[in-house]
Amino acid sequence: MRLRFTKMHGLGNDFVVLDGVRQRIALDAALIRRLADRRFGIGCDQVLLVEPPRLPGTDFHYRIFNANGSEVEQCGNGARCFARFVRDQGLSTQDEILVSTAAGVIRLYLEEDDQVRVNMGIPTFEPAKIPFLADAPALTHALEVAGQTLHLSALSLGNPHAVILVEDIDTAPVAELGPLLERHPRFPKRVNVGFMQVISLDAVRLRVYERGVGETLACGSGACAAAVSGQRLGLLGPSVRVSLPGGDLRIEWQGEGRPVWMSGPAERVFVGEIEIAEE
Ligand SMILES: N[C@@H](CCC[C@H](N)C(=O)O)C(=O)O
Repeated sequence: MRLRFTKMHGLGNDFVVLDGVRQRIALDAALIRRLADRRFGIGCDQVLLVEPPRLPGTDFHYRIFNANGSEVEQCGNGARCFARFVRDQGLSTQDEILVSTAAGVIRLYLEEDDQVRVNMGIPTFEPAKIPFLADAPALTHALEVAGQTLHLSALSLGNPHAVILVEDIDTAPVAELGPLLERHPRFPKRVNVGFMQVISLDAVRLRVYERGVGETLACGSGACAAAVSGQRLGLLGPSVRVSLPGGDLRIEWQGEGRPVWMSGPAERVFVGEIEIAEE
């Protein structure tokens, strides 16, 4: 099978984007792992598949796969790359694109300054919807990990997130605690883990250990989760600059019951074609 692909990134969170509108693609977990492999494949954090619309009124359907082959509900940086991809490929001429995902319908806006603005939906702290094993929603939950008690916010942006406050993200134990929290039994579908350092009411620094990938240079839904949990803790205002290792995102949230907005860049790196050999 020959597959045309585009390599893209949002702040260094990188993607293999596949046009499933104009080519027939039979994706399975093993093929995704091969495409994502940085030595034996193309290399990426996530594979994004653009498909024809499934719901009336939407323009496309969008599927997201982590590098380990698992399909997931949401990807903020991927959503911005998706918008740029469908415009660059001539699949759409619109500035506003409505896309169905496994997490629901999201709205993407291509802005004049090359930024893409995404309505990321309404966040929830309801344990069953994350999913997170707890009796009731709470601002923070205590969790036993590696012999220590950690206090974290647990929430869903369509996908599950835990956010931990740290004094300095440069020395935060991302590599040690990230994998332990990702697979903690209280997160039955695993979790993305954000380590957030609050700088001021409108600025944070963030590193994210992503479910199914490991630490990435940026995580859009993780940036939304961090800004929302910081605001709920009374540490942040409604508009926050989230500085990730790969660059900055602007996250806006007007509070309970309102959607989160994310703005940031989306870049094309190269296009190519890969011949998939039988294994
Ligand atoms: N990089 C993404 C998130 C991708 C999915 C995540 N790893 C998960 O398993 O939920 C983003 O920019 O949001």
